Amino acid sequence: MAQFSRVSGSVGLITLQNPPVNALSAAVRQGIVDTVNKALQEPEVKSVVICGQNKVFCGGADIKSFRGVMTGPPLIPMIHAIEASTKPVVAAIEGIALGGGLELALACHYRISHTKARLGLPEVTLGLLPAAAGSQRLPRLIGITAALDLITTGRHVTAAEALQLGIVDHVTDQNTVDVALKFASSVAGKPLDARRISLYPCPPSDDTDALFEEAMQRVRRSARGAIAPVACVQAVRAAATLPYAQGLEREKELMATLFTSGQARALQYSFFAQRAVGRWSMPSGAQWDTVEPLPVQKTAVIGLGTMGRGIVVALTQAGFSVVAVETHEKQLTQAKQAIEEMLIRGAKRRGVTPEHDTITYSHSMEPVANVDLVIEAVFEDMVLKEKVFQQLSAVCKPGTLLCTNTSGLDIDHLASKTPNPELVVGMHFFAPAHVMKLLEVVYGRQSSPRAVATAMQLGKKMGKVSVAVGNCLGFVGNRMLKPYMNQAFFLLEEGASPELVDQALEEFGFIMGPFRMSDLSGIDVGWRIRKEEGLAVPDQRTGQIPRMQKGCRYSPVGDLICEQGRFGQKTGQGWYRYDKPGGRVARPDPWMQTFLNQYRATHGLVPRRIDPKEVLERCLYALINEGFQTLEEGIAAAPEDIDVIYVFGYSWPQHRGGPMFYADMVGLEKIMDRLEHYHQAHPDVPSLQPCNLLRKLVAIGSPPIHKWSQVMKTLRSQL
Ligand SMILES: CCCCCCCC/C=C\C/C=C/C(=O)SCCNC(=O)CCNC(=O)[C@H](O)C(C)(C)COP(=O)(O)OP(=O)(O)OC[C@H]1O[C@@H](n2cnc3c(N)ncnc32)[C@H](O)[C@@H]1OP(=O)(O)O
Repeated sequence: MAQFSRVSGSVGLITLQNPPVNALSAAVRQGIVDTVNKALQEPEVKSVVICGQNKVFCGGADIKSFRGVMTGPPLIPMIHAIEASTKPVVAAIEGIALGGGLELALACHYRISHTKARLGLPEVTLGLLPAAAGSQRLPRLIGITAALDLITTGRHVTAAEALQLGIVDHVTDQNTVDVALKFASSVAGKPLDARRISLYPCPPSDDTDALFEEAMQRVRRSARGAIAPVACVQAVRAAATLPYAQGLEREKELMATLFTSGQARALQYSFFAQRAVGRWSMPSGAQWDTVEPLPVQKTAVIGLGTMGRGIVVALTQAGFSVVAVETHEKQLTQAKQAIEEMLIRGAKRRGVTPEHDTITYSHSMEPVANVDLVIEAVFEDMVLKEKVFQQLSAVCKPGTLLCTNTSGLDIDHLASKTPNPELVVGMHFFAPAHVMKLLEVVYGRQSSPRAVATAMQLGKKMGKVSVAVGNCLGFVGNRMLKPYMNQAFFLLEEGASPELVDQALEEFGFIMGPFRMSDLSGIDVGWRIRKEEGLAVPDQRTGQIPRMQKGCRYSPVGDLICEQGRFGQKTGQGWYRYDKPGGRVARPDPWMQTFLNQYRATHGLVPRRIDPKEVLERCLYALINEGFQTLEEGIAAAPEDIDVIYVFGYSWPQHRGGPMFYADMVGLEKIMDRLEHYHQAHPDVPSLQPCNLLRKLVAIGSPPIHKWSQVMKTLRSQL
């Protein structure tokens, strides 16, 4: 809806009303059309101000409506009518002007913004482009380079930057609507042609072709296969090279392709999935809106290795005081220096002063005594963690929440070592912890809903996308990674090279394939875990690591690489070779080829040509199958949880939604058929056997993803 009122006799005030962000739903668009007509028709009205209810201008088109039948007046003619108005129209921007909201403001003759407002054209993040003439008006207003930056990244700018770029005419820290009303009154009757952006020529650049060529290359490099950023460049190019009307046609054409693409569907699904994970629930029925988090001000981090340091930085940047504990004196000094540097770099990037004095460094546990929440981030060793939890239980004040940053160890076991297991939860950060957006909050059998609510709220305050998951080996993310990595190893045995496997998955959209990723994070990490699990251990009789373990196929290739001291980037050699230890550029290594040939010969494996399609199907479908298994067991509460974990923690391309969304797009029947096909070829690999939930969903006709939860409930209740 939009409400019309007359202020001071001659200014028409139009207020958009659609909480929480005044999105341009059919009713709001109809309201704007009606109220603008009214303002134009009423002779007493000499000028107009458009603002939004509750100090929020407008969050853009109503994303929810994109998937249904579009009703109501279309956005573009409405926006053109505003610019064509013979009475001056002023946008009073408070809160946000995003997407269609900013496009609406760009059609107004003047824009006045509150200092705290944020503006942007984030359509690209939803797989779209600013198709209400934003791609044509913005370059005419602020120039090609600045417009390309905003439109291809979708980044939000502050009011100060908007003023500097020329997007807004004036910034105020007073009541923006009052300022706009006064201003509108002062410009009544003034000529408007110079204020109509569509009439502006696009500011020329020295070499337009070279500029767009360079922009296109940059965008293609970072897009990982996403089509919207490319279309955004094409639309801005149309603004730079075509008359306005023709540019608009091009914008419309490009939008039509994007609008119906699977990528737009995936990105919009991902937008809502990020918000859905905040509405967490536990098997007990406890959920986000019924549980009050515990107050947290003082925190502590135990163990200042890479993860601990990142967590200290993230907590400090979120405004918490931190006691940073490291028992080794030398490590403590190094950690302190590294943390200070990270804080300085971060503050510089954000244009703020670094916070140092909220951190207390200590090599003993004593200062932890009065904190509200502790995050343990010591080495991934259960015995060591048990010891730390016992010490914490002895020293902390009653009610302190004890969190562990383990990436997969048993939370229940750890909790059992403390007198208050209800106060123990997992907070699984991803490296580097101050950068990566994902946080898995892991509840154990006895974790209290308040403990979970507190960890979820802390994650939110740290700017993380937090997902509550159940306790099992590897939780959700690492558990699903295991069958994916296993397939990658098996493919090497069967004839693939690390390069072939990586290339297939990188072309799919992952930032790195499994082998490059494993070189980066350290091949020895998995090796250590496999040794603890009793897998990477030579048979006493043969001296070799068995290729069958507990009746299942096992590949020791990763273990054998580690036995050669090849741990990845840090040793300069892993699945690839690097110019030096710590080098970043992966080059194929002839040594690996020879090693794999010998390995295959030793085990009588006849190499075959592996098709990239097989790489994708085996790695991705095995991972997806494990995802269905976690849903079936209730470890993940909903497919959105898994998808958010994979997009934000494992570089799954966001324009493909996440593994479970991707499964829905590919078709569950196809996934099941291909898994069965591969399982027949590899009966000793149980993770290729379609799980019950997948079978059940296919049996009832493969309902779309938003209907899976009902089937999951039924299946869980039968377990
Ligand atoms: C064949 C061709 C046909 C073409 C026809 C189409 C023509 C279209 C023409 C023009 C293109 C214009 C496109 C757009 O405008 S796309 C939308 C652009 N806007 C955005 O991307 C903004 C998205 N929102 C946000 O980034 C944030 O929500 C925020 C910054 C506005 C507020 O953040 P925060 O305070 O953290 O709150 P939440 O994110 O939690 O949001 C609260 C609540 O509001 C819902 N919501 C937010 N924005 C929208 C929206 N634009 N539409 C619908 N709903 C929105 C959000 O989902 C939350 O609700 P919840 O999910 O129920 O929790």
